Amino acid sequence: MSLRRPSAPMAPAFMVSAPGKVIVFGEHSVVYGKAAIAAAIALRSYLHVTTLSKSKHTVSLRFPDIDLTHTWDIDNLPWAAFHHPDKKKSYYSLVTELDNDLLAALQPHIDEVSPDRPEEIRKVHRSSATAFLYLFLSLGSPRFPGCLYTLRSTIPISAGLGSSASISVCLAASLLLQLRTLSGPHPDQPSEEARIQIERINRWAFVSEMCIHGNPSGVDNTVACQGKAVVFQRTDYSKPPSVRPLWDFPELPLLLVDTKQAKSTAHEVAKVGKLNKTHPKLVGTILDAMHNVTEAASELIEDKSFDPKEEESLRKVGELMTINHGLLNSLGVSHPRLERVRELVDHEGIGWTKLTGAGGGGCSITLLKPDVPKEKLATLESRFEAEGYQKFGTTLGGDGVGVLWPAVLKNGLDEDDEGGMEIDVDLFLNAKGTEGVEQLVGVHGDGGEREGWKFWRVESE
Ligand SMILES: Nc1ncnc2c1ncn2[C@@H]1O[C@H](COP(=O)(O)OP(=O)(O)OP(=O)(O)O)[C@@H](O)[C@H]1O
Ligand SMILES: C[C@@](O)(CCO)CC(=O)[O-]
Repeated sequence: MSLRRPSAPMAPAFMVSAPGKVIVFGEHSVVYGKAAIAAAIALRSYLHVTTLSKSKHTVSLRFPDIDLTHTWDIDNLPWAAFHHPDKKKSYYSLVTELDNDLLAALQPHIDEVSPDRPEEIRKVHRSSATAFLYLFLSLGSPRFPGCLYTLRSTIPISAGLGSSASISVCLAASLLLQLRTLSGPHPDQPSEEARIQIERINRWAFVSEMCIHGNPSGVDNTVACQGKAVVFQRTDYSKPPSVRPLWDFPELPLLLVDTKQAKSTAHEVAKVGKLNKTHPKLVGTILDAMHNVTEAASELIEDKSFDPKEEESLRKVGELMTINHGLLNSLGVSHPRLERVRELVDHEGIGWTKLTGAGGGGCSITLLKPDVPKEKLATLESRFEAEGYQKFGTTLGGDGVGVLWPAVLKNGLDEDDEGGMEIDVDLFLNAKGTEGVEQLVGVHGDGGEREGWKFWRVESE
């Protein structure tokens, strides 16, 4: 091991971003090795990283969405436990289980986070802090420079839209970039090289997901890493999953509705686990049926004759969504607020609805029939509003993890003449709401991509 301290000048502030996702088919069954179809959405997390001067050897998290601020002294962290020869991991290791000894070594440093807050808030803080520290100690070293990690997300938390996976990808990507273990992203990067970088980030994002929700399948972090839409399956947890991109994922007319009933993915996944233990044969049959639904859907969507503007094509996919929702409901992961969305949509007769993500609240997706009368949609939307639902307009199949290095953007302002506007922590923290974040640093400007943000592109077949 080299004892030389890095003599490079202080790294500039930079940003990373990753999208949320919707699961179109196969949530929960995907945890049991069945196939799922998931797509990236336009809502995203943004992580800003500032390197501190050499005199400050601390690492700080500022996660205002969950009201978390905490600073650790880097020298006091349990490096010996993480760097023990039996435990030490490399940036390219495939870690498929959390190590209980390492979690125990982290515990005192997690316990010091937000000691005076109510237990339900501490739980959320502990999840995010554990995810960060587990990655920081696995990948970093006591010589790591002092840093400030500031995170803001436009994805509603615990709504089934992959907020945890999105922040996991941001954390993994930022640490791997700081360690200079990733090449690119750059525009002429060969597709295979880009794929390796994404795979590297995804492995560590999965570790962070394990810290946040216990027994993840890895579908959420995979979509957050590579964007677009994929058919995902993980039959053997000791190996990387099979991920098949759906290059021509159709522009499905989807309505995304948040029940505003927060849920915990860990809780819903554990609930299904318990049901499976009690009724293994029955639950096994339901999980197999879910797999068949996903397979049937991917065949339909990939068929050349599929036309997302035509009622017959949509009806077939819609029926599969209805079946998938029924199966999820039979596993006990729906919620009266989700059933109410279905009831309202069915009453107007304008589409097919299923829950998306872990259920137990969270979001639903409705595939709309073509040419739905405007009045019907308006009636539905006003009902949603009256009953406290939130409707999202979003596009599916956007970009995966992106990098803005350094944190400088062209915003159509005077600064553009001098190379662009430097995004510092205060600007980022002061952006108003999710719209302000999008306006200030969003990967998309008014139309298309914004200059500055770069993506690893694993392009078409
Ligand atoms: N913006 C954020 N800032 C800090 N932590 C976050 C943020 N978004 C998510 N998290 C972390 O992720 C947890 C939510 O993860 P959870 O898996 O329950 O929901 P989700 O990822 O939104 O839904 P799903 O997994 O069903 O798609 C939070 O408790 C918190 O620890
Ligand atoms: C419920 C689940 O299938 C999807 C959560 O978005 C859990 C997972 O795949 O990790």
